[in-house]
Amino acid sequence: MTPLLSSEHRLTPEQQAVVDQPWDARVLVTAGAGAGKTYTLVRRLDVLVEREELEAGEILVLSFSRAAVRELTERIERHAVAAQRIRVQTFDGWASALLHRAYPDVDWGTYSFDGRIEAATEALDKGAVEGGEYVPAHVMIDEVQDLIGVRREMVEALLDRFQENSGFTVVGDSAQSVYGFQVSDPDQRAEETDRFLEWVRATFGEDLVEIHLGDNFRARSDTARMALPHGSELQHLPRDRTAARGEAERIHGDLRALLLSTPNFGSLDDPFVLAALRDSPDSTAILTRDNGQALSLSGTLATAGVPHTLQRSARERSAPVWIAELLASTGTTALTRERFEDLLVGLPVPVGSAPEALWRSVRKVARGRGRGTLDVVALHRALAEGGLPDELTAAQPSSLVVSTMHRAKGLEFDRVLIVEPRVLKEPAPVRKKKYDYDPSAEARLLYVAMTRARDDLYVLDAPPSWLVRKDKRVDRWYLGGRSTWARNGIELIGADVSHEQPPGTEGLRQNAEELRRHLMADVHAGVEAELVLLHGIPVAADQSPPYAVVVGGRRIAVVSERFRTDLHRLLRRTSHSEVDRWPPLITGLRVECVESVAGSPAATEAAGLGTHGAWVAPRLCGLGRFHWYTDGPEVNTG
Ligand SMILES: Nc1ncnc2c1ncn2[C@@H]1O[C@H](COP(=O)(O)OP(=O)(O)OP(=O)(O)O)[C@@H](O)[C@H]1O
Repeated sequence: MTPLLSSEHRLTPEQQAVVDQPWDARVLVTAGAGAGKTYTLVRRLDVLVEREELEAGEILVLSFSRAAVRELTERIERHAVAAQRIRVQTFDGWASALLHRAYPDVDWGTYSFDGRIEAATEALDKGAVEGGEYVPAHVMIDEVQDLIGVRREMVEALLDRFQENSGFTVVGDSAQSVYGFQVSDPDQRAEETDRFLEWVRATFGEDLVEIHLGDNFRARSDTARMALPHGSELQHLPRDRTAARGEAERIHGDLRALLLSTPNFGSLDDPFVLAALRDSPDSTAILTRDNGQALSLSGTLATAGVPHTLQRSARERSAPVWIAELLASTGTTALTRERFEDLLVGLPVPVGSAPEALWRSVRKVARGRGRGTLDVVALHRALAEGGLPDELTAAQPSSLVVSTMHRAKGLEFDRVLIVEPRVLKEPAPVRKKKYDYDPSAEARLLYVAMTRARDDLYVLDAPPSWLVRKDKRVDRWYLGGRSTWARNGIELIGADVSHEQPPGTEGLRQNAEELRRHLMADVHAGVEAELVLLHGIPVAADQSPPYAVVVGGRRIAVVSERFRTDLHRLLRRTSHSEVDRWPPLITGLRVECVESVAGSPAATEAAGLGTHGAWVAPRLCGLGRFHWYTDGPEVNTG
């Protein structure tokens, strides 16, 4: 294999000191944004494998989000020589894999994300994974400032349990703690800030090597650098809660004023602005405060035909189509590497992916019994359980990304457009309400957003999103109206297309094989999609009637039970009332991708697809708009 060794930077003495620590050292690296933390980690991985002679399998790299996993994996591929075989995992992915190994008979799929993390912590504490491959020689963790709650406890259990035989390198910046979905209670959040860093310092005391990286390499312009001085202020907020809030409000105000002093990019209603985004060769991110704004802006871009991706939640994964196609193309239960590569030739693998890297990825979850073979049954199981390696399931990058600030952490772009942040205001005392926001969290979030750019930072006009609201009962965004009850649209999520049976079979009466070919050849990411009511009869008392997914005038799938249930809840005014009308048409959606789905062999057999139990299905995204009245041509029934 020819090692990739492109664009190596000369390390600073501090970066070099991190890289050069022996494998069993306990290293804590702190730094501001863009100080090269992730880059240093990748170089350290190289040294751990090459000079310290650790096997790739002895190194455990844990990262926070799938976006970060992808970024780290890509950087390893670009920069690391020896470390190419190292696997980067999310905390949730690692916990699930550990549980499947330790207790293979338990159905872990029925546990919540946090439930699995808690069970993994218990397994570690009980010594259920002592010995064998789950004892790493070195644990490496990026972005430890975000480790809180059950995940923090799991990592503490891990480092504590294996401290005799393992070293670690943990890296973080407390100015960038943004917990997103993890903690909604501001009090708990304040308690968690810096807790892991304090635990590491207290537990490892004098054995801990603490190194601070002080430079910034990301920002190549003054604008891109403007927020950096506030990093150390955020790292050293006063201990006293009230004082910390006051100080954070001030920092947020200062950051906001700095951002507003940058050029205004304008509004996405402006055709020139849209053209500037469409034609740009640079990587660009549009960062929003919440997903409602992201959905609105993504909808505007889609209507104007500007290609982009909507950054999905760290928890949403989707398996590439070539996995189902691979399963369909072989009748055997084990594949040799040679046979695998032969089959790959005819499969739609992502552009630029090396067969060797794909082989390594699938073998991580489906290593065959024979030497150098792939276990096809285990691959099917991994697909069914959502257990494919993160590098296979991360979304394909695109040059224009619309993302919440939370989901952008750890990423970098040439150009960053930030939706104008609101002014933080204390709640009126008459309402006797607690703060409905956490000033420290808001300030850190804005700091994270403003430090993502290499070159340019702009403000973007906020979209008119007062109609876009969140429904807590279904945990989705929706399009509201003037009255509290008005419901004019619904956010689509990854789980909204039925995976019960192959497309074509459920209520569509189409030839499944012919539809499969159509999905593979003609349905592309980004194309418009709509939902069409199939009939008016609800499937169950707590569900809407079924809808067909229509793309390009053709019905290509049906919605899932989850969608039908959520739509029912969204449209029901109270828990006792009935829904008497269903929108015949829902427009404004897009195909996010076509993905692989695993099901039963009986389902594929009944559909005439073979007995391999896997197929491809579209995945939708966007904020759907209800049409309550349709006349002939508006409803496209395919
Ligand atoms: N010694 C160096 N010389 C020049 N460029 C460097 C050096 N170290 C890192 N870089 C580059 O600086 C940029 C920022 O690095 P990196 O993303 O690793 O920072 P980070 O500290 O992880 O950032 P953040 O915490 O803000 O996400 C990258 O493009 C990286 O290639």
